[in-house]
Amino acid sequence: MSSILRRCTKLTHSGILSMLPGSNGRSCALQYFASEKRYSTSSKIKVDLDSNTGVAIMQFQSPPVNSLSLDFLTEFAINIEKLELDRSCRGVIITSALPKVFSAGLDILEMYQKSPEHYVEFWKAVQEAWFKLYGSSKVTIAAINGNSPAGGCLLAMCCDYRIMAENPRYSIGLNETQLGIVAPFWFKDTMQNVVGHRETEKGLQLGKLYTAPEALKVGLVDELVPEEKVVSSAAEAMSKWLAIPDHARQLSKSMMRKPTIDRLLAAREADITNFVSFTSKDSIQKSLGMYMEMLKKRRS
Ligand SMILES: CCCCC/C=C\C/C=C\C=C\CC(=O)SCCNC(=O)CCNC(=O)[C@H](O)C(C)(C)COP(=O)(O)OP(=O)(O)OC[C@H]1O[C@@H](n2cnc3c(N)ncnc32)[C@H](O)[C@@H]1OP(=O)(O)O
Repeated sequence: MSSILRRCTKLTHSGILSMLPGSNGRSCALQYFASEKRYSTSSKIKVDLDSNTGVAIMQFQSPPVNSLSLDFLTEFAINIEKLELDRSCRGVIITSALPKVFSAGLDILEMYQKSPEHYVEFWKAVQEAWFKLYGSSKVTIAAINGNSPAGGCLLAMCCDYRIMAENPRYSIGLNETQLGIVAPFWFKDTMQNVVGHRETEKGLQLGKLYTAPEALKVGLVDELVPEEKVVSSAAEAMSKWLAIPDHARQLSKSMMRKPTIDRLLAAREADITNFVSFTSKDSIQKSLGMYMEMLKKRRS
C-alpha cells in the first residue's frame, strides 16, 4: 500500500497528473487501482482489485445520486460476497465515482406506490447488503467523498473506518425521521456501535444530518481530509489496518459485531413484516410522496 502512496506522491510532484483531465489525488489512487485487475464491472458499481496489495476499490457509479435501488443493492451484495470469498483480497475501500455524493441512501422510489411483494423483495436486499458488509471479515474503509444521508450513512457506518472530505457542505447521518419514517432497530444498533447511546438518541430523533466537522466531533467519521485526498488517505489508513495479522483482527471484529448481527438474524422475518406494513400505510406513503416533491422543488 505504501508503494501506492509513493507512486501517487511521485506522480503528483512530477506534475504528470496535472496534465491529465480532471486529475487530482483522488484520481491518482483510482488510476493506480484501475491499472490493476478489473475485478468486476457492473452497471452501477465498479470494483478493481490490486493483486499486489490485496486491496479492492469499489466505486459507486449510479447517477444521479447513487441511490440504493433493488438492483444497486443486489450488485453490491454480490460484489462484497465475491471479495469475501477471494483469499487474495484483504481490504476494501468504498467510495463514489460521482461528484458531491457518496450515496443518497435507499432509493425512495422503491418504497413508494409499489406492491407488498416488491417491498418484501426490496427489504430483503437491504438486509442482505447489511449482513454482507457488516459481517465482512475484510478491512473495510469508507472514503466518503460527498453527501451520505440515511442508507448512505448506514453503509459508511458498516465499515471499520471512515474518512470524509472536509467540505462543510457535505453531510452524513440517519435522517429518516425528517422523511416521516423510522430507522429500523439494526440501523440504530449500527449507529450506536459507532457513536454511542446518547448521540444516537439525539441523532435519530432529530433525523440529524451532521456536517463533516460535526461528524468528526461526535466520532461518526474518523478523519477529515481535503476532498482530493479522500481515497489516497483511505489507502494510507488501509496499510495500517493491514499491518495487523488477519486472523487476530478478524476474530476481534467478529467478537464486536456478532451480537448485533445475531439480533437481526433472529428477527429477520419480523423485520420484513414490519417494514412492509409500515411502508404500506397511507400516512407513510403520503410522507414519502411529499418528501420526493420537496426534493424536486428544491431543485427547481
Ligand atoms: C416501527 C417499524 C419500523 C420498521 C422499519 C420501517 C421503515 C424504515 C424505512 C426506511 C429506511 C430508509 C432509509 C433511507 O435511506 S431513506 C432515503 C433518505 N435519503 C435522503 O433523504 C436523501 C435525499 N436526497 C438528497 O438529500 C439529495 O438528493 C442529495 C444531498 C443526496 C444530493 O443532492 P443533489 O442536489 O446533488 O441532487 P438532487 O437534485 O437532490 O437529486 C437528484 C435526483 O435524485 C433524486 N433523489 C435524490 N435522493 C433520492 C433517493 N434517496 N431516492 C430516490 N431518488 C432520489 C432527486 O429526487 C432528483 O430527482 P429528479 O428531480 O432529477 O427527478
